[in-house]
Amino acid sequence: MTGGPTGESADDAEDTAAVLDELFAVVEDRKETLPDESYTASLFTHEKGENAVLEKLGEETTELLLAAKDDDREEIAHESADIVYHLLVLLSMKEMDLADLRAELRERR
Ligand SMILES: N=c1c2ncn([C@@H]3O[C@H](COP(=O)(O)OP(=O)(O)OP(=O)(O)O)[C@@H](O)[C@H]3O)c2ncn1[C@@H]1O[C@H](COP(=O)(O)O)[C@@H](O)[C@H]1O
Repeated sequence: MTGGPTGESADDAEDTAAVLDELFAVVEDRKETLPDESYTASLFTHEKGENAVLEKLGEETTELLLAAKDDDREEIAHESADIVYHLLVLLSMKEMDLADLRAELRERR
C-alpha cells in the first residue's frame, strides 16, 4: 500500500475504481434487462428519462454547492454519490462508458 497524492492508498484507489466499474455494470444491466422495480430502468424507458437525468444532475449540483458552503461533509459525500450515479446513467444513455471518461482524464495528466 503506497500513499498517493490524495492520501488514498493504492488499495483504496483500486477499490474506488472497482465500485465505479460495478455501478456502471449495474446501470448497463438495468438498461438491457429493464426490471419493473428499477429506478435506473425507469430512466431508460420513460419518454422524458433523459430530461429527468439532466434535471437531477442540475439539482444535485446545486445541493452539492450548498453542502460545500455549509462544510457539511456527510451531505457533500451524499450529493457527490448522487451526481456520480446520474452521470454514469447519462454516459450509458449516450452509448459512452467509463473508458471515455478515463481517456479524457488521462489526457490531462
Ligand atoms: N446509486 C444509485 C442512486 N442514487 C440515487 N438514486 C435514486 O435517484 C432518485 C432520485 O435521487 P434524489 O437524489 O432526488 O433522491 P434523494 O436522495 O431522496 O434526494 P436528496 O436528498 O438528494 O434531495 C431516488 O429514487 C434514488 O433512489 C439511485 N438509484 C440507484 N442507484 C444505484 O443503482 C443500483 C440499481 O438501482 P435500481 O435501478 O433501482 O435497481 C442501486 O443498487 C444503486 O447502486
